[in-house]
Amino acid sequence: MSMIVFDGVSKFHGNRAAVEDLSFTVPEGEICALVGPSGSGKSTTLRLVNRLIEPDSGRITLGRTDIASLEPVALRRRIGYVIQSIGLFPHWTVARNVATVPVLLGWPRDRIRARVEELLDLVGLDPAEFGGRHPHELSGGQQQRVGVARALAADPEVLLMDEPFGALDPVTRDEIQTELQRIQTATGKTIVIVTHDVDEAIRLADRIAILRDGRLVQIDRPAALLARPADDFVREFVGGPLAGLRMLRTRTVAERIEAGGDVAGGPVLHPDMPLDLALGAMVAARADRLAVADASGRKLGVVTLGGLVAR
Ligand SMILES: Nc1ncnc2c1ncn2[C@@H]1O[C@H](COP(=O)(O)OP(=O)(O)OP(=O)(O)O)[C@@H](O)[C@H]1O
Repeated sequence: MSMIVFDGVSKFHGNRAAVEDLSFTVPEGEICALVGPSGSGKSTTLRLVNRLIEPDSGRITLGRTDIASLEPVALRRRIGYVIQSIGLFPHWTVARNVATVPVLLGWPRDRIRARVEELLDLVGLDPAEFGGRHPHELSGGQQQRVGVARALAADPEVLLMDEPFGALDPVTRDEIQTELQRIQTATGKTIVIVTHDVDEAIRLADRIAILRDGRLVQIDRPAALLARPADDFVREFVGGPLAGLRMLRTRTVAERIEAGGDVAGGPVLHPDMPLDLALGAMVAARADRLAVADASGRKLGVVTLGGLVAR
């Protein structure tokens, strides 16, 4: 059981609240994104979960256990933590870095070796090629992948990620987001991720929590947040002029397929494609409809410009 529940949690610095009266739930196996302006309390919220910060009031439970009743070290063994600055040990190989926690836990060598290979594969790095390198022999994106592999090494129930992809270029960021989605599908971890990037939150999260001045303003599924923002702040923050495109991002081509005949030219869309990309493809092809086919090339129908705005 790895559901996380915040119940009336506050943390003060002097008489200023870093977070105040936070109550929300991250269901087991879901990704929750914490977003909000700088200083709104996102990192504090995350670090309360692994007790790098202790609350002044309120309670956080993991599964059914009040985390205040656990030894911090025992708690952190159940939680992987990934931060932007990565924090790989520079003099250790990639394999040794990934093995950090299993070594601390005294796993047998064979089990550690097998686990390191499995994890490097999982994050898309060939163990034979990368296992023996040192961190400075990797690109930023590769280092970030090693950071994720290390956090997952002892199979923690929960993964906490603080701006993990903030320093990456858009292409690498896109790749590693795809990788994280794959890992989440494969492992079913409960993940809390802090991000400045609303598009990243919409792409990755089952639920987005919007923080402002240490308070939770709204928590909801991305599509619901865009369609029914609680107030003008949320409306501006998650959508603004991009709300329409971001709504399309939360839906896929599969949801808008219509029966249709032959389409002259243009790319063929895949049913898993987000609708904002489908719209982009239509604009680029100067077409008001494009064909949809599955991976084996079987025609499924069409998506039309009118169909995108219909519902
Ligand atoms: N050790 C500290 N002493 C005093 N104030 C602090 C301390 N740590 C955090 N704060 C304050 O608490 C508030 C929340 O900080 P936090 O780091 O959680 O925000 P954040 O949303 O993660 O910000 P950013 O996006 O800029 O990283 C801020 O106003 C910050 O200045």
